[in-house]
Amino acid sequence: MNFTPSVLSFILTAEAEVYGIPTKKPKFHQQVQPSPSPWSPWKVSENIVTCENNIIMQLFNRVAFVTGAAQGLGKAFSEALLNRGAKVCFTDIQVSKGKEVEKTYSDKYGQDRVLFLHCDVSSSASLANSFKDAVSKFGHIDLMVNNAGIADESRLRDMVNINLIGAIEGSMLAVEHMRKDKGGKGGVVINIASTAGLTGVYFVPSYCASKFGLVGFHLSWASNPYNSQMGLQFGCLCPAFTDTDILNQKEKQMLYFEDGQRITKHLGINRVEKVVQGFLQMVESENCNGDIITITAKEDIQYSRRASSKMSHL
Ligand SMILES: NC(=O)C1=CN([C@@H]2O[C@H](COP(=O)(O)OP(=O)(O)OC[C@H]3O[C@@H](n4cnc5c(N)ncnc54)[C@H](O)[C@@H]3O)[C@@H](O)[C@H]2O)C=CC1
Ligand SMILES: CC/C=C\C[C@H](O)[C@H](O)/C=C/C=C/C=C\C=C\C(=O)C/C=C\CCC(=O)O
Repeated sequence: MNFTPSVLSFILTAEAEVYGIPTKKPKFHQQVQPSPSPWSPWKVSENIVTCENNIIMQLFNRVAFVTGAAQGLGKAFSEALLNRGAKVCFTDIQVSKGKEVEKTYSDKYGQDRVLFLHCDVSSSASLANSFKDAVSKFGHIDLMVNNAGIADESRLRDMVNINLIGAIEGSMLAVEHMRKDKGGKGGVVINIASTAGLTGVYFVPSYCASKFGLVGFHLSWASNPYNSQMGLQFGCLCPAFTDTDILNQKEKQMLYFEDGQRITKHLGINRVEKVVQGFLQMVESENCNGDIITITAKEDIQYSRRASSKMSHL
């Protein structure tokens, strides 16, 4: 099947509107003033306030837990956080790769700021143990990034387990740990979904299902009227095709392989740096609760939706 650019654009826009997702929203503006939320109280020691703006201050000494981060987007998110002074526990099933990255990041940012742990997000025990180990090293977690994911239509159960259940369980561990009404310090949960979680993609339907599920989970938590008293915020990042290993698809991993290749080429491929920029806008935003940020090669970084509860008045 061949879509012209304008037909494809029409389909995607029409679908987005059916789902109530605004398709034209203002682009982000870089935040310039420090805000007390979500990272208050400020704990910025004077000797580190040497940055040109508030960005480093906001993430300085915040502790992040990132899944699927031995390579690709997770590795890049981890480095961006370290670069802004955060402490990062990054995790993956690829242990030797993870250990190598840990060495590089420890040399660059300091051993006390970096930790790599084996974590298979498809195992509840593995997730819970690594989260516990990260808390043991750093004291607490402020930012949970559920990033681990696969795109393989020949591994349906694994895909749902990793992309959806792994992210849900990761979020719930973070919620229980962070919620202020249970003695936590509050925090932010970012789920890495995809534009394939907002629009149907016929050559990766089950991947789409896992990401639609994740967007639904995000929207549900984001609309929780008790979030502010729990000190919780939920953001969701939805990149389109991005230049990482996940795009090196084998024929059996995708339906309509040739269509998939052609459409991917037609829509264009994001640079990892662009997705990291969207990620940072989200985690450094004054309030990211309910935000969905899409990042596409042609339309750059955009807000897609801010969730609101349609039930809070009931
Ligand atoms: N690159 C892209 O085109 C896009 C990627 N995404 C999402 O971004 C996230 C990161 O993917 P990329 O960096 O692009 O791909 P990638 O394949 O480079 O990285 C995925 C990482 O997840 C890890 N992983 C796989 N199964 C795991 C498990 N059971 N437990 C823990 N870690 C596991 C892999 O070892 C790998 O390090 C995924 O959730 C993906 O669905 C979303 C939209 C576009
Ligand atoms: C090759 C598939 C393998 C992996 C899937 C990826 O990891 C990724 O998560 C999948 C993304 C799917 C994206 C689907 C649709 C993307 C839509 C857009 O990028 C819309 C942007 C512009 C359209 C405008 C135009 O056509 O001119």
